[in-house]
Amino acid sequence: MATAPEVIRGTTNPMVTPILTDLYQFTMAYAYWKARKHHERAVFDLYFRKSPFGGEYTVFGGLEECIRFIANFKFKEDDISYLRSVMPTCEGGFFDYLRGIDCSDVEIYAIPEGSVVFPKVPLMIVEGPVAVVQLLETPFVNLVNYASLVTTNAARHRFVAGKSKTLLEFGLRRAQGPDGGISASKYCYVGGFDATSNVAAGKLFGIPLRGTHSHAFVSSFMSLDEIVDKELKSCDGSRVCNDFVNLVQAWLRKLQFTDSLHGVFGETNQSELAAFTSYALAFPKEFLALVDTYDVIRSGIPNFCAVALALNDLGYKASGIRLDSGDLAYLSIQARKFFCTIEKEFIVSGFGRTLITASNDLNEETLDHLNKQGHEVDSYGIGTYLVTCYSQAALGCVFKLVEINNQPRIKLSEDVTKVSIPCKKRCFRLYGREGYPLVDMMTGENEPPPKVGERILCRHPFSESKRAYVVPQQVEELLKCYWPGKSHKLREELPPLNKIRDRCLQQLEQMRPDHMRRLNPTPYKVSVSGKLYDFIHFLWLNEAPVGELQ
Ligand SMILES: Nc1ncnc2c1ncn2[C@@H]1O[C@H](COP(=O)(O)OP(=O)(O)OP(=O)(O)O)[C@@H](O)[C@H]1O
Ligand SMILES: O=P(O)(O)OC[C@H]1O[C@H](OP(=O)(O)OP(=O)(O)O)[C@H](O)[C@@H]1O
Ligand SMILES: O=C(O)c1cccnc1
Ligand SMILES: [Mg+2]
Repeated sequence: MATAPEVIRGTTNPMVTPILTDLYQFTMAYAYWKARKHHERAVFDLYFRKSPFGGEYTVFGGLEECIRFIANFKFKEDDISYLRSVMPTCEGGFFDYLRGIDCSDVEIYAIPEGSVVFPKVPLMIVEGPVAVVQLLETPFVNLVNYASLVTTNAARHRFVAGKSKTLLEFGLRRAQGPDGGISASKYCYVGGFDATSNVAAGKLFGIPLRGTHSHAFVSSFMSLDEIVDKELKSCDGSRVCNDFVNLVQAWLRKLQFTDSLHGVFGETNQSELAAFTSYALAFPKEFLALVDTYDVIRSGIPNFCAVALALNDLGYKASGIRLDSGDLAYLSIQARKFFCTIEKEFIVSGFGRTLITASNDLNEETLDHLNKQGHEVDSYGIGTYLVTCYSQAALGCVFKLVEINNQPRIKLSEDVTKVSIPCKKRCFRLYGREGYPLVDMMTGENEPPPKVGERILCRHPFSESKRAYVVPQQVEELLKCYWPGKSHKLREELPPLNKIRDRCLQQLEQMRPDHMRRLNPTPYKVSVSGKLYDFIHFLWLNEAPVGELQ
């Protein structure tokens, strides 16, 4: 809990201002104002209806940005002038009202960022003057939608890759614009990636940076003669090798005449060798080579090994290779065999474990296929499919009015999944005997909360026959106060990004495995209390006109 009031910084993206919203929020705000309704106290739920990517879970992202947004919510004078120009029929008093608005009278309750969340359960409850909260709809939904979608995508990639693999996010060039790129790097880290290639995201969020080199670097070299400064000090600084190029060439010849490698390769590409040697001279402590520019088996790997063994003579340990095309399962296995042979032949301890990074249009499916085939990849670099959320473009979060002036409101629809759950609610996660979450349950605000060891009826919100008794072994209240407004509640602190990431990984770990599997996962149950069920259906009948048959 926060003890002293602290200054909350603005949003990461300075483009997120009170006018980053849809026009209709302003027209509605005006109509509320005209009707003298703008101060009425409204409660909105922000939730989604279906988990993405054919899965049964979602990871909540974007909360911190929402809080940073409202903490600094204030119209600028030129925004007011612009609004005046696009809403010429509106009375001047409305713009004076807008000028005075901030979010000091808004309250926000939310599930902690990085939590595993489920359809229909509010991720955020936003309460405040109806006109103000209405203006928040679009930016909030915008800030949560992609953040949660891409966090979930990253979590799914982590799930398939397995805990032991290193996951690198390489998506900046393919992301949907600069904001997409920055957000992707931030939230992929939360979802379980280890590092990003995005330097700005590294600086902004403290995410570890990682990278290799590109084909351009390899193909920019023509021959070893280009290397002028051939000197390299040993790792401990005790010796100097005057001609590192010569040492590399000597190792390549040795490899060529090694019986156990006979027939694997002959002459390698010398321009590639020049590129690798130059890279090693620049980064002897973290030499990594992209080995697929010419021919992985006949050139890239032997060239890499010659440079790595020359570095080894000087006490350096090469990092590894990157494969960016071809059959990644096969090539990684061949590379591993080559490394293991070298470890044995030349007694270089640990050489067999040289890291193999794979990239090239990877996604959940390819990772799954690689696992099924067997492979030797240690680390994946993933870009396009990850950051663009190629298999599902949007999460579909919504922001619905559930109460005004203490009066519950409902939104009806022919499609039952689109009927909103009325009332200001409390939400609980009930845990079973094995320690897994069993069900999320919503109750009315003033109902007694579920208690550990006490049997409680959980009902599907819309399907009469779906109900179950639960005796929870643990009860967790999901929504906490992140913005108390004028209430005297304590404000929950905004944790640093690595804590949000820890929460995400810990929560995913805690889920029952059948909810997490990729094929036909078991739906997680989301329910309401008996009392809330009855009230939803009472209100439904009350609001739905009775048809007349003729
Ligand atoms: N063993 C494998 N099993 C399944 N999919 C794989 C395997 N190895 C690679 N892939 C995937 O197959 C696709 C190969 O794509 P493509 O044929 O366009 O690339 P490439 O010809 O190998 O390389 P590039 O065209 O980039 O030089 C990539 O999406 C890659 O992730
Ligand atoms: O494949 P992704 O998952 O998007 O990962 C990032 C890709 O970006 C880089 O090359 P780029 O795609 O720019 O060129 P390439 O297609 O010729 O490899 C890198 O070599 C990867 O292939
Ligand atoms: O560092 C890399 O290897 C990298 C970075 C971005 C895109 N592709 C590869
Ligand atoms: Mg590519």
